[in-house]
Amino acid sequence: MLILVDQDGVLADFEQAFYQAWQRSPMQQDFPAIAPEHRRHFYPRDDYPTQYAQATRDIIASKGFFRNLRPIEGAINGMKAMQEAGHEVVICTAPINEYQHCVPEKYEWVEEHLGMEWTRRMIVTKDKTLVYGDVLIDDRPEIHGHRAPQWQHVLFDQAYNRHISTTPRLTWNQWQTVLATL
Ligand SMILES: Cc1cn([C@H]2C[C@H](OP(=O)(O)O)[C@@H](CO)O2)c(=O)[nH]c1=O
Ligand SMILES: [Mg+2]
Repeated sequence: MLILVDQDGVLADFEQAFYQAWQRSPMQQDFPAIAPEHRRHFYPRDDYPTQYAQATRDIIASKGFFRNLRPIEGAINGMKAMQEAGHEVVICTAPINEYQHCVPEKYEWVEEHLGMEWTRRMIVTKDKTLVYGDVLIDDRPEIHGHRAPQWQHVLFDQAYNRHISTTPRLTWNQWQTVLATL
């Protein structure tokens, strides 16, 4: 299979980094950071009070945010294992609108954690529906774009998407079982 794998929320731990950045920020005094297991919406700005919408964007767009994300447990081994099992594995990731730090840092992250050869297997796009693949493993519950996608969406398990039951759900310790059911 040609497997597209999302970066943030699947390979890189966006949630933990956002939580820690908020705790270090002045906002923490007025509104304490929401622990990752208590998040309920994909975008933090939808879980935090509306007056903090810009503050959430500023954290995510800040220099070093994407560069310093920790790998999600099992992700690096999972990527290599999927490849060793004979699948074509491609990273398919969206940049934020404030792309200046995000885009190069996503490449640097992949180079550091997976190795330089994986940077040649990265597709950075705002529209994942235009990318060909059999499967897209992605933590975002709804993925829209200009076309009906070729791939089947497999939802990567996160606290904020746990109320969704319509798509197959994957964690890194049972990717083989999930892909075998497709
Ligand atoms: C703003 C925001 C972006 N992102 C990630 C998703 C996209 O990366 P990816 O496609 O690798 O999951 C990228 C642009 O939206 O930033 C979040 O995961 N949560 C957010 O709240
Ligand atoms: Mg994601």
